[in-house]
Amino acid sequence: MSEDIALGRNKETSPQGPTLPILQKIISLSYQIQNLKKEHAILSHQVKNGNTDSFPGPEVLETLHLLNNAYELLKKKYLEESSERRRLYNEVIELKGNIRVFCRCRPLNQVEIANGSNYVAEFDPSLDNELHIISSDSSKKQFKFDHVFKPEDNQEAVFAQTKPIVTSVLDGYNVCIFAYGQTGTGKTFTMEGTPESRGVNYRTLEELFRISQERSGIMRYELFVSMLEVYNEKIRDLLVENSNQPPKKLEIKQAEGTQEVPGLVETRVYGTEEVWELLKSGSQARSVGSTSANELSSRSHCLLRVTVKGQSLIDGQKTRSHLWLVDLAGSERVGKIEVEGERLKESQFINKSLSALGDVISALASKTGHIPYRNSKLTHMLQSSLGGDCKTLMFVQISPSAADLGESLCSLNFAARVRGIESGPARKQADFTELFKYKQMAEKLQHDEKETKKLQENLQSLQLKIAAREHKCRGLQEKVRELENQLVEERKTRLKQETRALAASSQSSLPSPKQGEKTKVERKPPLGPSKLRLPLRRITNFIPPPSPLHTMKIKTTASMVQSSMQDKENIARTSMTGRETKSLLQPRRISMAARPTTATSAQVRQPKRRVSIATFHPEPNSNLTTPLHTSASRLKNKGAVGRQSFVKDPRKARYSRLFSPLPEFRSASETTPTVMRSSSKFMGSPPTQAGSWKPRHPTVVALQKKSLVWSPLKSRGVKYRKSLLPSRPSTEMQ
Ligand SMILES: Nc1ncnc2c1ncn2[C@@H]1O[C@H](COP(=O)(O)OP(=O)(O)OP(=O)(O)O)[C@@H](O)[C@H]1O
Repeated sequence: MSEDIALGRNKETSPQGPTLPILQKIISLSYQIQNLKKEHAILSHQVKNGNTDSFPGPEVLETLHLLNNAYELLKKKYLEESSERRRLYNEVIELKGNIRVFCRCRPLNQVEIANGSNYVAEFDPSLDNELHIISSDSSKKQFKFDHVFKPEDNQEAVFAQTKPIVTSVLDGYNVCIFAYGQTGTGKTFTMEGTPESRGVNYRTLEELFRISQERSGIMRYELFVSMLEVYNEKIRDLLVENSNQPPKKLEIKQAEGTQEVPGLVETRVYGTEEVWELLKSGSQARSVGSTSANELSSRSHCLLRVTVKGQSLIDGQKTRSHLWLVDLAGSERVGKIEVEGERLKESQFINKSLSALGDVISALASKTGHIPYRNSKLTHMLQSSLGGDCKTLMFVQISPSAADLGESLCSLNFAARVRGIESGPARKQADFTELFKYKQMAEKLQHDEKETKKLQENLQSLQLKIAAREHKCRGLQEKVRELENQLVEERKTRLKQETRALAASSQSSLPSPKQGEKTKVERKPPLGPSKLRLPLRRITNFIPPPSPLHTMKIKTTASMVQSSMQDKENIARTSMTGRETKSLLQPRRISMAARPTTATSAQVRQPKRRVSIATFHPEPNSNLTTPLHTSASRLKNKGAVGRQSFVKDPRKARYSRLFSPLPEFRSASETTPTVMRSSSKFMGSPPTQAGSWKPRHPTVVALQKKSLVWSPLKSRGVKYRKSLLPSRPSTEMQ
């Protein structure tokens, strides 16, 4: 029953021809749902009345319960169907194209009929989407559009084809409909119409009210209307109540993803009658003038904006979309309509903005990156509703008269270009105030994420740097330790060799040389070639326990080295206090150059000798074992006081002394605690393997090749010092 009614009604509303089967199904379903709702309302009413008459029995209650369940089920199904309908509906529009072009040819007017003008437009009754234009040479040019309206087609027929697009605004899509064409071809007639045959503007609002009423169960809509004109590149509000006041200067501003005109009157409309009054007052305020082509020619572009705010009552989703209904000024060429003065100026502005519209359409057609929307107020205003993700409908208006052939061809060619634009699918417009809020939140989140990422990257790079430095540090520490070990071992070896050489020389020098014999200065035997030197060994930073062997060796070594130092040692000893003596008992490392000279100058002068003695100074609160550190720590230590009595510079932890290995001095120095301690340091060293060791470390090899030996204890000053002293006067002391 309801389906038949639905189809019957559909036929009524679609007299233009066959409707798509899918649309028919959608419409039929909508009517079915409507009928069911009505039935439900009647039943509910009956039940309510029954309630007031008498208390309902259990059967009535049961029926009520069942009815309620059925209602809920129906409501659910309706919502599903409604959403499916919207989806299918939009799909149909998209399949037809988001930019659509309708051509409308007006009938010959009285003047043209009187003049006996010929028809240049030909229509095929079986085809509603093409027309032929007969040129002056009788050749025909074919034009195809989405729909072609013949002169006899009325306003209803036009709106029936327009309706599917305009109603998209209720689904949240931006829509723009504009009428383009030569002056006097019926642009205003199509858009505004007359009280007898109303145009697209009024019919659109009427339809919007009808649908919003129909959807009132699931959607709540609010409709607002603004009306403005662009006259000589100035925006003028057509809905300002007191037109005696000087017009406000209106400018286009980019706000929340769309173009807004702050200060523009936006009137909320509730019904069709109100709308009609509004449209009438707006069009009366419009700038019109008389031209040779049209007595009441529109000298401006008239833009009617319908803003639709929608909110779903089911899920609360909000939409805010615009529908622009634009009646453009005439596109005629200036020369043709014989204008001058103010009219000429108007025409120039009109042509300029229409040319800008053409550029925008060309750019959209050629899909260039930059679309010159801002070249005119008209295109700037329509930016968010032209091309891209919007639905656009263009009416190209033509005159059938042979006198307007040139202008008609111009308009048709322009329209054909517009039709060539392939735009992407239309996008639903959310309410931008909500969207803007979310956008800001998303931007903040993005910014925070970026900052966090940056910080993480910084942290990572710092960690990498630290790791690299630690690695480098470890390598350097290793190198330093290795070099120290090598140096210590080398010194040990040299000390042994020198001790041996001193012992040998002292034995050989026992028979004293004859008086007056020329003193021979024996040169210190050179160290063996670097390859034959003893291997360097690791140094330990602990004092080895005293052993009988140590004591014996200490005594031997000390007795030898101390004998030549007697004179200086005496001075040192006398200056030592009890505290200093205590500090001297602490392990020390010293270097000494020994000259085996006798007390008298008559004796044979022994070659100058140098002895390096490493001493150990325990650091109470440190685990570090490098000599550098030990040395540095020693500086801080109070024990440094004892050292001051030995050397001029208390910071130096290495001493070079000249001494005589002669036996007469040995006994006196044998018990010098410093020497004993110092020597004991070496007594714990493992046996060396002379001759079998070859240094591998490049630094050691390089140092061995030179006559210089690097001392780590001097490394603080980064200076190298010769370890082998040249022959100098015996009093020299470092
Ligand atoms: N399809 C039509 N059927 C009947 N009359 C029409 C039709 N189209 C236009 N007319 C009439 O032609 C005349 C000029 O139309 P209209 O003013 O709408 O042209 P226009 O293109 O808006 O001109 P302008 O650009 O100068 O404003 C009007 O009197 C209008 O009633």
